[in-house]
Amino acid sequence: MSTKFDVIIIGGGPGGTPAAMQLASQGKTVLLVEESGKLGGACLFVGCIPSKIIRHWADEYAVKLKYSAQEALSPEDREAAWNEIMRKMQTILSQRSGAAMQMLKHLSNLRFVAGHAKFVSNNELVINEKDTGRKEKYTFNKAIIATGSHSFIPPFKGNGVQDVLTSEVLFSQDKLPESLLIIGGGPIGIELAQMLTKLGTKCTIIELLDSILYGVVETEFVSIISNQLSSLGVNIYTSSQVQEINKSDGHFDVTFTDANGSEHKENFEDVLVVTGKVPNIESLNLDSTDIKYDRKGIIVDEYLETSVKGIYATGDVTHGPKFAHTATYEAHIASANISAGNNQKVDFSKNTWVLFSEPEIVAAGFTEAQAVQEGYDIITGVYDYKIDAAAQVMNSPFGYLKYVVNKKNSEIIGVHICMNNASSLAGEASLIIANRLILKNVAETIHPHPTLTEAFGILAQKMLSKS
Ligand SMILES: Cc1cc2nc3c(=O)[nH]c(=O)nc-3n(C[C@H](O)[C@H](O)[C@H](O)COP(=O)(O)OP(=O)(O)OC[C@H]3O[C@@H](n4cnc5c(N)ncnc54)[C@H](O)[C@@H]3O)c2cc1C
Ligand SMILES: NC(=O)c1ccc[n+]([C@@H]2O[C@H](COP(=O)([O-])OP(=O)(O)OC[C@H]3O[C@@H](n4cnc5c(N)ncnc54)[C@H](O)[C@@H]3O)[C@@H](O)[C@H]2O)c1
Repeated sequence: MSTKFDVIIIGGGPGGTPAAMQLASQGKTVLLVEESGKLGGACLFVGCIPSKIIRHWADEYAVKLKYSAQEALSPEDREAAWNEIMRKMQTILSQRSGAAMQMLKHLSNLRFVAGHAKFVSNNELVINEKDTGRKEKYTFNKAIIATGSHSFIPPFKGNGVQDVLTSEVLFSQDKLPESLLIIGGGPIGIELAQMLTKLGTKCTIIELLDSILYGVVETEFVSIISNQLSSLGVNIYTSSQVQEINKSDGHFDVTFTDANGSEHKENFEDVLVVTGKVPNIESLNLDSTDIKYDRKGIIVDEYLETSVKGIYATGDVTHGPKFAHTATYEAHIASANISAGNNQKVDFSKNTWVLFSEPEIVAAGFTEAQAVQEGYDIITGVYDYKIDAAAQVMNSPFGYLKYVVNKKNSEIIGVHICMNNASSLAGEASLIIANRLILKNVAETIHPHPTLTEAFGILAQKMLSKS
């Protein structure tokens, strides 16, 4: 069997698999190597999908078991709910991963190897095969590194640090703890705090900065999420710092200082550390190549090419945004550049994402703060869903749509939504940003009545008439 390929792709997640399929269907000989032996990456097994499955069922159980902040689930109900969710999750994960593997099999010039890849030079790597332990050297003309990232655990003091949970292991726990300290108030911490609280775990969040979700969503939406968390009974400590994590009698004793500098000692059944991610580069042996990297990841140019011509990097392993959909967007750009020469550039200012909180938040393009920081002269406008026909019909008249607009040419450079089911509106937000629409374009678009999308046109009209 040949060990020479047009393209070798390392990593079978959203940043690797779509590239392998695209390049193979264009006739390139492709080797896709994935150390777990399964397709899907962190997104499928320990990220997007498991968290959203739990979220969905946590909402169902909250309704079914009439859970409220005052009335906790019994330990038996909690265990039964968790076991059932885990079973449903395993079915979905294996179906999705299996379906992706089936799709690969239809591409005759694509070979999949389950194993760990490690560079030995700028055009060779060695794969340590998962099942046989066999080591084989492969050569390539081009390569894509899509090895993702893993949880970063800050250097806390104490004998309990080695036993803390991370997102890599949370979704394979046998049971949910009664109490959980979540260190880190970023997207992972906030999404998990809401869903696990609904399943009866008493959650506390400690965030180093003076706000949860700092800098990632509109500041006025943060207080909506904070209030919602508090109403569920989640304690949030911002501007707070964990000093020590110790373990005794099966519990974690955690010492931390709050925003006033007061010291707290509290105990929790478990501690989850979600303080950010670091790139998976240590075991790639990049020093055998001329690929430049730093602690934030592999350095790539706007074509996603590394410092070695012909080697590209996509997804969480780079400095770019860490989302499954951006990893896939990058996979397509890197593939196109490999096929046709560097002619496609990444543009992360077009990114859209959804925070699956309650209420949900959609963030497309620049936040108001980012736009100012980028030097834009902006105007902003807000639509209040209180007066919205569809929202009233659905008995959910709460939420906001906000535009950040470049004053110079009325281009909408940011679309932000905070409301239940905001994710269903993310598509229009993405199209506005990706196509660089101006207020007039959106104002002149006929939005059907009564739908939540009408707000897009109404807000554009309102801002146009003001200006
Ligand atoms: C709890 C949680 C929730 C999230 N929710 C969302 C969400 O709702 N929406 C969203 O867009 N994003 C979400 N994310 C982020 C998303 O999971 C990542 O951005 C995405 O998985 C990155 O894709 P990737 O292909 O770059 O890396 P990964 O998905 O991590 O895939 C990398 C793959 O490379 C393999 N690998 C690593 N090193 C080697 C090697 N040397 N040899 C062979 N194989 C190797 C790994 O086994 C892995 O399968 C979430 C993340 C977490 C942790
Ligand atoms: N819905 C989604 O699309 C979604 C959901 C979850 C995660 N993600 C992606 O996964 C990535 C990782 O998420 P994350 O939440 O782990 O990382 P993050 O870097 O976005 O947030 C980490 C948080 O931890 C805080 N922190 C850092 N050190 C700390 C310390 N010592 N004590 C207390 N707090 C500390 C940071 O200030 C920050 O608020 C995100 O960048 C996001 O792109 C996306």
